[in-house]
Amino acid sequence: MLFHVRMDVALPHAMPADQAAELKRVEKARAAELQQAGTWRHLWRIAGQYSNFSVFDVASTDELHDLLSTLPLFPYMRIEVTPLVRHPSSIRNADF
Ligand SMILES: O=C(O)CC1=CCC(=O)O1
Repeated sequence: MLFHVRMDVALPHAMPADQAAELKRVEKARAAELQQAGTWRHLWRIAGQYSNFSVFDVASTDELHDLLSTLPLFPYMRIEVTPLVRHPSSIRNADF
């Protein structure tokens, strides 16, 4: 199942810089793992915002929820999830 996910990150202004840097480091490492596994299919920065558009390929909404809610930055993100199905007019294969 494919899901479009928007993540808006808002770190507290009072968070010490070294704590923020460590959170971003572990988030990046987890994102790399999930991309290498093919689960996090797309990861795009939304221009001009501390936000991303992502596409996840998971077996269920429960799996997506578990994955998103264990991301290191989860406590500091607003997340919007949209389930996707193939468009009948799409000329791309499902691996795109
Ligand atoms: O920077 C973001 O948009 C949040 C994030 C997702 C994966 C990552 O490394 O950072």
